[in-house]
Order: sequence, then C-alpha cells, then structure tokens
Amino acid sequence: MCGINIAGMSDTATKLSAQSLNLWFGSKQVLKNINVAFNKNEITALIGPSGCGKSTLLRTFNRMHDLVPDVRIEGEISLEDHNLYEDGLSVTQVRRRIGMVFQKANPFPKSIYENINYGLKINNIPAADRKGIIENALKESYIWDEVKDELQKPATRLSGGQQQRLCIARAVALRPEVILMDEPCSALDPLSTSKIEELILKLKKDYTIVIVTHNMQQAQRIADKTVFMYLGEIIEAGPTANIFEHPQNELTGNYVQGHFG
Ligand SMILES: Nc1ncnc2c1ncn2[C@@H]1O[C@H](COP(=O)(O)OP(=O)(O)OP(=O)(O)O)[C@@H](O)[C@H]1O
Repeated sequence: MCGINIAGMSDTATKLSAQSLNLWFGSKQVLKNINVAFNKNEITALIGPSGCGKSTLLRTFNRMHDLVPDVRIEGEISLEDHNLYEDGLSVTQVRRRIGMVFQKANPFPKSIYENINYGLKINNIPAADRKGIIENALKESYIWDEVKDELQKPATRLSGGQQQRLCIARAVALRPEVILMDEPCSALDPLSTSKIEELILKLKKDYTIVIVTHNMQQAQRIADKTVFMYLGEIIEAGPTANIFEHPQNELTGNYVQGHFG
C-alpha cells in the first residue's frame, strides 16, 4: 500500500502537502510513506481506527513533535513553496500560518478577551489594532453575541462548546492559512457539535481545514475530501462521497461501514 495524493502535488490549489513522510517514535514507525495534499478552501477529514496515526500526522503539520524526545522524521512537508522543517522557519512562524484546535478546548485561565489578545501580543500585533481583531475573530467564530458583554469573564466559565468556539477564534485571530482540528467536537453535545460544524463550513471560504474525526457522519456532512489511514499508512484518499459510497479498497469499505474501529 502506498500513500495517495488527493490533489496533484503541482496543483496550484494545493496549500499543504506531505511527501514521502515517515515518522518514528524510538524504534516504532508510526507514519509510513505518507503522500498527501490538502487544497485551499477545502475541508479534508482524516479518518481511521484508533492508533493509526491521524493525530501524529496532524501534529507534524504544526511542528508539534519538535520537543518530543526520540522522534525521527524523514520526508518533506510543504506549505506552498516552503519546506516546514528546513527553510529556517521558527515554530512561531509556522504556527502563525498553521493554527491548531485540539480535542479538548484549552482556553488559558484568563479572560475571554485575554485569550485572544495573548497570541496577538506575542506575534507583535500593534496594541491599537488588537481590539478590532479580537471582536472580528469572535464574530467570525459565531460567539460574539454570547460573550460581547462579558469579555473580562474568565474563559474557563464558558460552556464546553463556547470554549471550543473561543479556541477557534483564538486560532483565526492570527489569520492563519491552514487550521488543523483534532477531534474538535468529541467532547461536545449534539447542539454544540452542529454549531461547530456550521462554523467549520463557513471558515473554509477563507482557510484550508484538516480535521481528524471518528464521527463518520461528521466527515460526510462537512468534508470535501477524506483520507483513510490504517496502521500508519494512507490506504485511500479522495472526494468524501467516493470514500463512503464507492471505496476502492476493502479495508476502507469495512471501516466506513463500521465493521471495525
Ligand atoms: N509521543 C509519543 N511517543 C511514543 N508513541 C507515540 C507518541 N504519540 C503517539 N504515539 C503512538 O503512535 C501511534 C499513533 O498514535 P496517534 O495518536 O497518532 O493515533 P490516532 O490515529 O490519532 O489515534 P486516536 O484515534 O485514538 O486518537 C500510537 O501507537 C501511539 O501510541
């Protein structure tokens, strides 16, 4: 089995891609010859059984493994024409261009306002611009109406779904090009989940979105493309309807039909 490109590597629609990517934790190889490309203004879902390497792959795009001892990465990750691991880009520069939202909402133990302001400060956004950026990010993340009168309230007092929308606002405030989402709805109730899905669908107008999900309905509701992984490899990738309705590989079919997971 080998990695499959979703879009041609030279395609001008490609925003982020991995070429011949291999990753080991110690002696254990967790990613095997990954070749994949994510298009601008599309949502791509990464699916596959627990432990197949979805989060590990997502994290390579944000240099989250930089401080993990014993990790070895080979191959290339390109953000348009930059190699994320070689072109002298700092982690801060990479994360400004590629934001990440985690499974469990992780607001800082500070006010709603300061949760967004902090990232702007460390990225040297002038103080005079920050108030407007914060307001826009909260509006863009569909949470402004709920928090506009209590911006100084501790973010940890928001509901789980509100905290997750705040974390998305924190990511979009920096105007990244790509947003990575690692099971962003797994801790949320159905109503909060549908709000986040609506938000993700709206955000794809401006961003490239890659989302790890265990929820097959969610992948079908929101993803333009789907990538199925198994034991560290990409087994099949393509338009979401093809993966779910006409999988080419038996493993893919068995997984999306819920025969294993
Ligand atoms: N920091 C680490 N050190 C050592 N092994 C790790 C580390 N992080 C992940 N792994 C291993 O890498 C493999 C892939 O894990 P990963 O979290 O990427 O899978 P996943 O597909 O996202 O799983 P899940 O759906 O359960 O979140 C697993 O065997 C895991 O134990």
